[in-house]
Order: sequence, then structure tokens, then C-alpha cells
Amino acid sequence: MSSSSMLWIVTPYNIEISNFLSYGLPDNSSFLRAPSSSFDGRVKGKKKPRLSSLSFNSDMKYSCLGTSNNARNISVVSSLIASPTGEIAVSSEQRVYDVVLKQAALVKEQLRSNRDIDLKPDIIVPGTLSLLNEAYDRCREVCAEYAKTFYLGTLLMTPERRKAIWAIYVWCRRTDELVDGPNASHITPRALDRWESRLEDVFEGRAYDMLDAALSDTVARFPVDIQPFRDMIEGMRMDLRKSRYKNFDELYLYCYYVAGTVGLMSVPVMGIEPESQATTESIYSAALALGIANQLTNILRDVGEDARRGRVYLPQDELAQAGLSDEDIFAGKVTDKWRSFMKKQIQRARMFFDEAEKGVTQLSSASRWPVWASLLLYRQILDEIEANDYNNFTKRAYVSKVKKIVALPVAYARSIVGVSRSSPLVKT
Ligand SMILES: CC(C)=CCC/C(C)=C/CC/C(C)=C/CC/C(C)=C/[C@@H]1[C@@H](COP(=O)(O)OP(=O)(O)O)[C@]1(C)CC/C=C(\C)CC/C=C(\C)CCC=C(C)C
Ligand SMILES: [Mn+2]
Repeated sequence: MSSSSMLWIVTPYNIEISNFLSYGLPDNSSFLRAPSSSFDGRVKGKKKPRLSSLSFNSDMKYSCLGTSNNARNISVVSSLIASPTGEIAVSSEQRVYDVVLKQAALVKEQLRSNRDIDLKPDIIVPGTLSLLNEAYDRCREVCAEYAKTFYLGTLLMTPERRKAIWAIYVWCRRTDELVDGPNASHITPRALDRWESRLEDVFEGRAYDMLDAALSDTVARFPVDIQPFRDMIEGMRMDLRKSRYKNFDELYLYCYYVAGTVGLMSVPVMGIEPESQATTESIYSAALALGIANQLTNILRDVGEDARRGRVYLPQDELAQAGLSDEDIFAGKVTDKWRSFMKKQIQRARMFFDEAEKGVTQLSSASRWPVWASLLLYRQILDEIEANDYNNFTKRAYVSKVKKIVALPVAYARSIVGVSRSSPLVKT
């Protein structure tokens, strides 16, 4: 479907920025939700496993993202969990990795059949191009308003790619706003089903409003798959039904849904450096790691705020191991137990950032800066939690303007370093 023909059905609503999160959800009761993950339980890869650099000690009972398919194998084996009834369950990590493999395979396939996405010609239907430009401009405004630093970073990207990232950003923001925004108390699982049904329409070129129209155009131009978008909605469903996470496996799945998905949505737009020797899978794994790292950081920053909403996004088993409980969190007292618990949580988030770093250099050169900037800035929130002596109950950790300004040239310097054969993601 051409991006322009899609525009025939766009209604140019006059949407104000302050109002951009409004959504005309269709009442589609016949909608059948697709499964959120296509995991089939197969063990991937044949080579000898190598331990992932992110494996946690037995205390944490978690081995995280590997740096290659080889590394992944070890987690596949260790990710088979036997239930008390003897059934073999599959870990979240493996379920998510299956999505990563699928995304990587899809993008490879689509790029093969569409060598240069930036040169995909417009089929111009009279009058529609200016509408589309207006739609992207709305996305730009929203992005500039809600994510200033990140917006600045996108300005270095090619015009095609930056517009696409704005459109994806806006869809993510709107989705999150459904469960976190002013109308959150009215949001039901059925409303999320309708949001998903609307998403499918957007992917098929039927946009409901201008912001959708921009996304519809983006997904027609870039090899972006619907699965991570669906999975983000699944994360919002999870938020509606759940306010506690038994262990890190459960939390990992939530983090994938609401944040890891952003990495998977973004890579096909950001593009991979043509010189890159890394496997597509490893780059997607790094992108996933960045999303997880960001979300874990969000969670650690917002412990007090979430607790006041009755939510605890911390692994219950790890809290118990540290001699802590929900009551301690609601009491909001910084104790030595809390400090030592937080140290471990921060360490884990940093490991995900380290994993993500390996992939940034593999992105196309113009896309690296915003990614480096967001990585460096988000990671600094962890430093600020430490600087607040782990008081994330009543003090919000934030990165000062000065530190943000300093981070930008650092990010730029990193972004101009090209891919090297010694990169940890490169096949040897
Ligand atoms: C190889 C490699 C490293 C590639 C880079 C891949 C990449 C660009 C990854 C981006 C990761 C990223 C920015 C993830 C967002 C994580 C996040 C903060 C998610 C938030 C979820 C809900 O949390 P919560 O409700 O607790 O938070 P709030 O209090 O509401 O803030 C989200 C809010 C989900 C919605 C996500 C967004 C609005 C961000 C979408 C961002 C993009 C599409 C652009 C990403 C691009 C860059 C350059 C960062
Ligand atoms: Mn939110």
C-alpha cells in the first residue's frame, strides 16, 4: 500500500497539542486479539554456549541478554523453569528473545527486497502531501514539547528517519497516556482492545486522526513490524491488572512490553551502519537492552511515586531476600537494608546499559547521537539516586540542566566513532 493512498481516508481533525492524547476508539466488539508473543519454545542456535556477560549470580537467579546467539543458548537452557507440577515453563527472557529473532529476521528480509528505504518514492495524490507534512509536523511539536533533549537529538537524523521516530514517539506517548494520563481511571481492557484494533487499521493504512496518519506513513516506508506495538499495548494491559511482580522474570516481561518494545520499533527506522559486521540479532538485543535499562531506571527513580499509587514494581522475592516488604516501601524509610537492596537493583540496571552500549556504534552514523544522548542521560539518573543516598521515596532523582548540556557533546563524540572490528558485537 502506498503511503499516499492511505491518506485518502484521513480526516484532518484540528487537534491541539494539549489535546493530542485524545483517541477516537472504534467500538469493534468483533475484534480478536492476536497472541502477544509468537514464542514456540524452540531452542535456538547450535554453537557451543558462552556465558553472557550479564549473567546474574545465583542470588538474582537471572541470566540476562547475551552478546550473541552463542551467549543466548546458555540462557535458553537456564530459562526452562520447572513448575511444582513438573511442567516446563519458559522464561520471559527467552520469550522476548524469540520476538527479537523474529524482528531481526523480518527486517533482514524486508531490507533485502527494498534496498534503500530512504529512496522509496512517494506516490503523490493531489492535496495529500501537505496533509501528511502537517501530520508529521504535529508529531514533531508533540515530541519537542514532551521530550526536549531527545527531540534535539533527532534533528541530526536524516529528515525521513527523524519524522518516523517522531511518529513512533507520539504513538508510544499516547499509548502510555491511556493508562497513566488524566483519563486513566476510565481505561478498561476493552478500551485497550479497541486501541489495538485501531493500531491494526493504522498498519493497514486506515488512520483515525493526523497523528495516526503519520505513523501509518512511517510503517509503510520503513520495515517496522506491528508486534512490538501490540506488545506495548499488552504492557498497558498488564499495568491494569497487576501491581506486584513476583520476581525479576515477571518484571523483565513488563519492562520488555512497555520499554524494550521501543528499541525494537526504533532500529528499523534508525538503520544499521552499512559497515557493521554485527549480526542483526545482536543489534536488536542491544536495542532491547536499552529499553529495559531505561525502564528499570524509571522504576528505581519512581519508587515513592508508584507506592503512593499502590504500585510496587520491584521483584517481591528480592525484596524478601533483603528482609524488606511492601510495608517498608510504604513507610518510605531509607535504611541500610534498603540501601543494599537498591545497590543491587542499580547494578542490574547498569548492566543493561552496558549491554546496550555495544549496539549503539552499530547504528547508522546519523542515528547514533540521539541514542547515545538518551543512554548517557538516563544512566545518570542512577548516579543521582546514589547521590540522594538512595532516598527514592521522597526525593526525585533528576539530571540537572548543566549535566544534560555536558552530556550532549560527549554523546556527539561517541557517535562519530565508527564501527570497529573489535566491537563486542562483531562476529569472529
Ligand atoms: C542498538 C541500540 C542501542 C538502539 C537504540 C534503540 C532505542 C532507540 C531504544 C530506545 C529505548 C527507549 C527510549 C525506551 C523508552 C523507555 C521508557 C522510558 C518507557 C516508558 C514507559 C512507561 O513507563 P512509566 O509509565 O513508568 O513512565 P512515565 O512515568 O510515564 O514516563 C514509557 C513511558 C513508554 C512510552 C515510551 C516513550 C514515550 C518513548 C518512545 C521513544 C521513542 C519512540 C524514541 C526512541 C529513540 C531514542 C533516540 C531514544
Ligand atoms: Mn507512564
